[in-house]
Amino acid sequence: MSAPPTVLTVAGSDSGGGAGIQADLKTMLALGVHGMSVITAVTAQNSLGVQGAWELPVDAVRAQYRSVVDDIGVQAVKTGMLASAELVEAVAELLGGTDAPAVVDPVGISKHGDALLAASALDSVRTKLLPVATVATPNLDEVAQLTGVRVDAEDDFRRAAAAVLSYGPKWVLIKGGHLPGDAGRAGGNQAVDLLTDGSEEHWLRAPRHDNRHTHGTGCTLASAIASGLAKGQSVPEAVAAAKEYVTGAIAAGFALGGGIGPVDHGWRFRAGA
Ligand SMILES: Nc1ncnc2c1ncn2[C@@H]1O[C@H](COP(=O)(O)OP(=O)(O)OP(=O)(O)O)[C@@H](O)[C@H]1O
Ligand SMILES: Cc1ncc(CO)c(N)n1
Repeated sequence: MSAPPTVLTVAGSDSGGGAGIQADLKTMLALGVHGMSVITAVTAQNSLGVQGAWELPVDAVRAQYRSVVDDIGVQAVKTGMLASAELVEAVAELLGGTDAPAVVDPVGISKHGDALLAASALDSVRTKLLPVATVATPNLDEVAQLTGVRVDAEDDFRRAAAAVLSYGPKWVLIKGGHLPGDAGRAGGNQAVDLLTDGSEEHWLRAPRHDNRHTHGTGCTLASAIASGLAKGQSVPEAVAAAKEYVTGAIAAGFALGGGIGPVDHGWRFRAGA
């Protein structure tokens, strides 16, 4: 049997299993690729928030990366929580030396408002990490943190995209999940994202699901994009397929714990069962 495409996530662990490394590996399994991980930080986290976070030493991150890339090889890489300026810079350097597309999710804060990246690391994200990204996938809070552009409505998406692209990623996907449901154009209650490389523009629209169990949406989307790229899809194809997958996972999100439950990474298995 031939091996499936390989995808590497460089991200933090979420003990609750809804976001971070755990969301990434579940997404990769669901999308038919072989998932591998470089753990950057360990969080004590559940449906209520982040109770603690511990970064790994930069040498431990470099060693995991080398172990995977030098022997097994990667067809795509995805980055998530990188915690500190030191880790951001080390990972950017590793990505720069790897011949595979990189999906950079510039994780700043969790859904509950807990910081997953030191404020002192923002400049390294702008000047070191974004320039080596094939696709950067900021949410609206991350756009504001990184560029100062505030997005209140769909009309602001183009300006936000141009500001992120000025740091050098080939493509940017502006995620509108945090936009209030009625702030979009005519067309009703949609979850709208904009993918652009500065010349092509793709608007992605899906029904907005009135489900509070959305822990892990961003990690899931970025990992799904990396999985598509590893399978040889173009960036617009991978993003369209990833949007479809995350929309189904959000629709099927379920309650666990006393707060925000996870999206359902296995929704397609259950739908087919
Ligand atoms: N309620 C919803 N219904 C449908 N789609 C949604 C909903 N909320 C977010 N999305 C979509 O999910 C994807 C992830 O976007 P979002 O803005 O939630 O990411 P994020 O904030 O980075 O996630 P996280 O909180 O995991 O970091 C986007 O495609 C967005 O449009
Ligand atoms: C470890 C981790 N990475 C990313 C997110 C995204 O919000 C999270 N909540 N936890």
